[in-house]
Amino acid sequence: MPSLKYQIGDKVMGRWPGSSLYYEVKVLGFDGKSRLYTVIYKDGTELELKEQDIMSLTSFQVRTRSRSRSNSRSPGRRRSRSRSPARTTRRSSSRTAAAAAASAAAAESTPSSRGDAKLKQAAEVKLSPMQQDKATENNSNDKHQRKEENNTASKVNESGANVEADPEKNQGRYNLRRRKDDGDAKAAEAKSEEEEEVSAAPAPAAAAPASTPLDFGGKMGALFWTLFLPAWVLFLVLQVNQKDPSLANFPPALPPLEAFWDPQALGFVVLWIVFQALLYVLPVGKLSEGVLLRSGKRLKYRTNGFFAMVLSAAVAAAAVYQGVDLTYIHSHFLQLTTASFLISTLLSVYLYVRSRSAGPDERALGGNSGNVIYDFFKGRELNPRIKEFDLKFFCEMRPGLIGWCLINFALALAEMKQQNLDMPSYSMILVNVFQLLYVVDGLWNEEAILTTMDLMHDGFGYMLAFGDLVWVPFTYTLQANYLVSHPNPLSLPVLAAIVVLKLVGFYIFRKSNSEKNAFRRNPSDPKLSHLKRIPTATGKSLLVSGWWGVVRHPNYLGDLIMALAWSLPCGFSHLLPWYYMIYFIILLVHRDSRDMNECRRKYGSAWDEYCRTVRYRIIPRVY
Ligand SMILES: NC(=O)C1=CN([C@@H]2O[C@H](COP(=O)(O)OP(=O)(O)OC[C@H]3O[C@@H](n4cnc5c(N)ncnc54)[C@H](OP(=O)(O)O)[C@@H]3O)[C@@H](O)[C@H]2O)C=CC1
Ligand SMILES: CC(C)=CCC[C@@H](C)[C@H]1CC=C2C3=C(CC[C@@]21C)[C@@]1(C)CC[C@H](O)C(C)(C)[C@@H]1CC3
Repeated sequence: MPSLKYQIGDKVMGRWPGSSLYYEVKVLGFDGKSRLYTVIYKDGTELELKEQDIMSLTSFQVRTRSRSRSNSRSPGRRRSRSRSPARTTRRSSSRTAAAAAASAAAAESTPSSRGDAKLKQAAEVKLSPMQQDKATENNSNDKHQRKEENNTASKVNESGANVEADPEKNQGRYNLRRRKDDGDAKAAEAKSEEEEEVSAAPAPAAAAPASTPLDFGGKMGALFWTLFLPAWVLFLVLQVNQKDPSLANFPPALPPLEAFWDPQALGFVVLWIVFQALLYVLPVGKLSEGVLLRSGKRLKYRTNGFFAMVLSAAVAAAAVYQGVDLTYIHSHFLQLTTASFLISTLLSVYLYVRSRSAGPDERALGGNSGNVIYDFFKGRELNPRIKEFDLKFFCEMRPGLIGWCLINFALALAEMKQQNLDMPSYSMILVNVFQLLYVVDGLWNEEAILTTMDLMHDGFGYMLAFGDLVWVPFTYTLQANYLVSHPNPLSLPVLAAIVVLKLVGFYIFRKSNSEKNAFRRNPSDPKLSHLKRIPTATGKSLLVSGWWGVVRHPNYLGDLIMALAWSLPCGFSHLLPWYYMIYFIILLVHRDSRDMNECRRKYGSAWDEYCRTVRYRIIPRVY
């Protein structure tokens, strides 16, 4: 394992790409494969720098002092430098990091009191990535697109990686190379000369910095959620069959212990997961590439979810045709929930144990705190795999998600049985069809999951294992479960209004997700050329018009409108069927703030600029 010159947390001077100017940065990590340090500037902009572009504070001071002595001996040289047009331009733009760096370097090289003041000023200057001329031409009225001269710019984009859209060729000009976690597939194809030169040395421990600050209320929060979430699921499951379900029934009257446990139910859950696993490994469907990982690798995923869904539906239909009574799922709901909980807990323990031997660059940045409970909850290993079998992807997209539809279908049969109906009620049909559409859409666009937060950033631990295998199938089915014993007849106009609401929500959800996916996969797609972008120092851009110019999370807005349409068919007699809506608001608001922090970390001042322009997070003019 190579020894590192700079350690995580070290304050050092980092050369600002494209210049000979140095700026104080903090070391965040090191990628052993590419041998690049991830550093953070004072405004939060992160870049990856080569070792030779970094200097320790002491050697920098020694160098700049000796330079300043030689500069003071040769004033002519200083004058000629300041006459350089590029330099003048850089200095004239006090809002750019290059300017800050220029001032910092100037201040450092003249250790006078005036110089000290300048240095301080430089450190306070907000960094803002430069933007290129062509984009300004294209969008002359776009206030985000400022002109900046930098002749060295194209040279410093020496990674050779395709810069996003054509009009943005130079937008990542501050990069020595693109950030490794860049989701742009094109960028990966174009391997930089620099990357090809580097040896494939194993990543040293420094590649996975310890997670700070902690999310979800920290260590105590993680313990709380680990215990509370299953208790809450049991509460919901026990409430839904009550004649008059209410929050006031907490704690609920518990059934005898035996009622929670049925080995047969466990057998069915295991069978279902194995069946889904078999469908997943079948060599049917596309092998899709995930985003570029810190290790420099890209994983491949078998995205045959839609096929798995169709086959599962066929098997369920055949089973019903053969006389299998699927209402078993309703009558054994509690036992099935407990069995799934047991499996998710065992899986989480396995995931935690194996994460201890995961390499540093295989760990999620967010679940690597060193605290057992926190890391167990949040997930330590980013992409745990058994050979090619990706556990996180499989659990997120298959048994729980397809299971959700199977359970809904079984609940519709249970409603018919319990209420002596020839066909399910309109409310039940709406809930079933709406949620089926949601799941089928997710599976049809399965590749898109590869650029979501869970797949890109979150480790696989208890939170997701429990979420995927227990939370989704047993609480997302609550509306259908509620309708089994709480009929809510709908008039045709109300039914039509709910359908319209669902379609509006679905349209916003699908269009906005597709726009972002298309942009991340191929930013130079001509279909997206009308969209305005803010370049960032990572080389990626942020959409600032289209759906992503309306609010910062238009996909959440669509999702929330759909959630409303799922609860409305259940009426207003009880709060229970509205639980999903309430939970979802909390989940998405929290997710939005997690994402805001992550994007702020990644994109620094470009993100601030995006937030200044797109002021609302999820609901236009409200939030
Ligand atoms: N039903 C359910 O239980 C749940 C459903 N969901 C749904 O899943 C979907 C995915 O959600 P989630 O993963 O949370 O988040 P997003 O799909 O919204 O992904 C967020 C990422 O998008 C990128 N991004 C943000 N702003 C911009 C912009 N202006 N231009 C370009 N890229 C941008 C950033 O990543 P980068 O820049 O690195 O590409 C950011 O980290 C959503 O539709 C959500 O509603 C989510 C959670 C639960
Ligand atoms: C309280 C708790 C344990 C929360 C865990 C959260 C998970 C249940 C959700 C996190 C992100 C999810 C996504 C979907 C399901 C719920 C979880 C796992 C999703 C697969 C549903 C279908 C969508 O079309 C989707 C693919 C966009 C979506 C992705 C995120």
